[in-house]
Amino acid sequence: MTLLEIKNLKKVYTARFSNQQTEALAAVNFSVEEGEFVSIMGESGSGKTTLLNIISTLDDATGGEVFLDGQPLSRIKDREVSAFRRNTLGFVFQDFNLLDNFTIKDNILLPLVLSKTPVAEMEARLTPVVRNLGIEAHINKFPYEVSGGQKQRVAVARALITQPKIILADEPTGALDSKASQNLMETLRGINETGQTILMVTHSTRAASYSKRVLFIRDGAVYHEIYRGHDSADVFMDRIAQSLKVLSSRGERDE
Ligand SMILES: Nc1ncnc2c1ncn2[C@@H]1O[C@H](COP(=O)(O)OP(=O)(O)OP(=O)(O)O)[C@@H](O)[C@H]1O
Repeated sequence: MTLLEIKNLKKVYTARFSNQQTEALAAVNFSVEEGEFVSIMGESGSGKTTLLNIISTLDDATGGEVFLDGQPLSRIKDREVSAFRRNTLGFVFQDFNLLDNFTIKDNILLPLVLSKTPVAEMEARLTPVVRNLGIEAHINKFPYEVSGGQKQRVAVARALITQPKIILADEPTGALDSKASQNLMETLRGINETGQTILMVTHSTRAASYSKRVLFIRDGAVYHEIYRGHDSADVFMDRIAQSLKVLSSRGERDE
């Protein structure tokens, strides 16, 4: 079943003072099926963050539409948008976005507190999530008392706790060393294997190789896509690197 559908999405930024226009998204079209793990790659300035911001309802499109579960996001009323974002989407950012003055437990539970979830329900949801992510022993610590890799697991726990329809991850391994990145990507793959849909923007070929499909964006449009299929991680990584080479050489596709 199609979970996310992006139709002819267009975004033009107009500079505040000069009125100069930048076309960040020309016409983006793709869809994500329930249970997929999709990566988006592309050169700097190709429109990846813009795309993620519009899917996240943090920014408005200039044209086109994003449908989540068949519902057009542009029709969500302003007063309902925060609750929609909190209850339906899970976010993982490069720089973790944890609150330093909150314990790890309180960081993870924050979306549920904002949704006024009963305490017993919060506790019931917390236990399996922190156990699966291997951060059970740290929940009473503060973010500055744990490693970068553990912080990102906390961020993943916070994203999962609302049981979102989709997890949107923007460069989740960007601030991690290679060992922590690998651990995180194995975790995300495990989460995806339980049925969780994930859409991730990344510059890392290795990180992208954990997903099942990679979309390549160029000049504000989807230029190419490849599926992992039955490839090993190494073979898929080679194919991703090859596609990126073609993308940056501005040459013709070889598949
Ligand atoms: N608020 C803004 N106002 C004007 N132009 C913008 C704004 N945000 C982004 N742009 C422009 O839109 C284009 C796409 O930017 P975007 O940040 O989406 O790219 P990206 O693929 O995420 O890049 P990176 O990989 O460097 O993060 C770029 O030309 C950028 O300069």
